[in-house]
Amino acid sequence: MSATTNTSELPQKIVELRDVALTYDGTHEVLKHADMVLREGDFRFLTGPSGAGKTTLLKLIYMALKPTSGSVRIFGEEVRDLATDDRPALRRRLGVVFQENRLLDHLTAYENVALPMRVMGFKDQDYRGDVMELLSWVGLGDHILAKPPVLSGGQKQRVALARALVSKPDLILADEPTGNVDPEMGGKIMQLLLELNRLGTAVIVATHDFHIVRRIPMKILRLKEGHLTLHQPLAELTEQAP
Ligand SMILES: Nc1ncnc2c1ncn2[C@@H]1O[C@H](COP(=O)(O)OP(=O)(O)OP(=O)(O)O)[C@@H](O)[C@H]1O
Repeated sequence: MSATTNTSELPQKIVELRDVALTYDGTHEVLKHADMVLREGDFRFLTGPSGAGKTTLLKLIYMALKPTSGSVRIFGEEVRDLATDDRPALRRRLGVVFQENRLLDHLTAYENVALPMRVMGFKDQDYRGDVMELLSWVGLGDHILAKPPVLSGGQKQRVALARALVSKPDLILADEPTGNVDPEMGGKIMQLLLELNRLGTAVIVATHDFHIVRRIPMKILRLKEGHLTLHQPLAELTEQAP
């Protein structure tokens, strides 16, 4: 090993895609030659036209989909070489908010948010404060005992967001986290994600909401025609504009 190598000074790679292709049903090519690296502490917006493959990309990173070809490394592990039993441990380091938020209808909002902690073997007293704080942050402090069937779409989405954050994951994958909420709540959700990012969590936010992308100076991954490109923050560019 060379003594001059400086790779150890760079933050750890959390996600690395190399020449990734993903085709649905053998014909519908959604990703082609996609490359990206996400390191500890990075924050990226993921944008692109509807149907470009943003959700597909997030599901690939969550290991819910397999690439047709190419290399996907998560926390340094080549996903195709992992035994099925090894995936849950890696997934526990990921917090995900997908559009179809699978909350459990027979559990209260509190119990849904607490579930990942219970599954990991923690006791109520260990996580109670965090669950209450997150629910109140997302505006559901008065709904902790409500069950999903009586919550609106936006409220359910916020419960799902709180559930994704409660275990303090190393990487948050959020698919349109502000899609079903009013602008004020959307701003609060983004503040929460930025605060977690300041504390070291890497974040990818897929969004169509250009009000948010224009206001927050974070780099943008753009997905178009199967290719991923990295762009400078729109917020900074706007400030530099004459
Ligand atoms: N399970 C599936 N089987 C076959 N095709 C699929 C599947 N899931 C998604 N697709 C197709 O793949 C393409 C990419 O879908 P995806 O949901 O990833 O796009 P997106 O960029 O997230 O879209 P949007 O911005 O509208 O949410 C779309 O054409 C979609 O119809």
